[in-house]
Amino acid sequence: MTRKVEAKNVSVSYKEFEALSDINFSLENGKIYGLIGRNGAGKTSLLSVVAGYRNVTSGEMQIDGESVFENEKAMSQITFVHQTDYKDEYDTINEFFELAERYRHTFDRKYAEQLVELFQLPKDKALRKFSTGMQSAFNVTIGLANRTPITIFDEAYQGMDAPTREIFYKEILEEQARYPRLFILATHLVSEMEYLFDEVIIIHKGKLLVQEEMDSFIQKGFSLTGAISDVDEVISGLDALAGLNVLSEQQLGGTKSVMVYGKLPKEKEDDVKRKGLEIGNVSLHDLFIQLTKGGE
Ligand SMILES: Nc1ncnc2c1ncn2[C@@H]1O[C@H](COP(=O)(O)OP(=O)(O)OP(=O)(O)O)[C@@H](O)[C@H]1O
Repeated sequence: MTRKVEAKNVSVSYKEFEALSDINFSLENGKIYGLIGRNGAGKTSLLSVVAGYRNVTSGEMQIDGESVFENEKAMSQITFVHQTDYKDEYDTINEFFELAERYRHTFDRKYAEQLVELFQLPKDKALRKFSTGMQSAFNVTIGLANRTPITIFDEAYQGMDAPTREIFYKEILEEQARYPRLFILATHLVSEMEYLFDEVIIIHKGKLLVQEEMDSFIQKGFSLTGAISDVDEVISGLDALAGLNVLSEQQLGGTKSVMVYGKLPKEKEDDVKRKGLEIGNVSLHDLFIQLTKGGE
């Protein structure tokens, strides 16, 4: 199943306020995309447009070349899992599954029942009586068992405890192996979920900051640790070299550690070795924090 989600100069405004500004990306089937951004960055606005829940203010959001909004065919390809208010929901899981079977031809009831067992959800309780974590596990169950070609989880882990989140993550990976599709996972649990991502998308203040393969993105940064004067000597002038950017500095006693965005230039490698400085990796979590600190 080939599916392509394309954003072409997408902007979204709420009255005067521009929540998304000129977003462009292309997402492919068979990949898991991690969507990260600070509070209010525009993640939910973006996902609502991808899922056809909301129209763009300008630009185009397309699935396989067709506009998504008010397009039944395109929307039938998508499951958008987000926090749901079940406070007036008297139906039980089984009643919900019957509806899902009727309206989603891809819904796999057998798999849904397996997930109910894995998440240890009660089958005979009305959904309004579920705890927050149980409601999230139920949403995830529907999201996974719908098996639509495009599956979006917008902070779907709300209230889930750590073992339940582990089951959720494991199932995403297993489903991707069994029925490859396009997953988008919006999350604030960056460290916990980064191993799931094939590509990372970072939005900041309504703008697309990064869309890149996880592996290459992580290699975009490095850390240097050693004696203060040695580290200072190496990093002096780094800014001027190939656009390298020192993201953060930490000092403890006589030791200094810096996090740098960019690749260490060849001409500095010998210097680093000679001084015995330690070169380390930076995590997505670190890069995300540093790249979205304040400013533009
Ligand atoms: N219905 C709305 N009316 C007005 N402004 C809105 C509306 N929905 C969202 N916004 C604004 O748009 C911006 C982006 O919100 P959005 O919910 O997309 O961010 P988010 O990245 O999902 O945030 P969070 O991580 O906190 O959930 C915010 O400034 C928010 O206040």
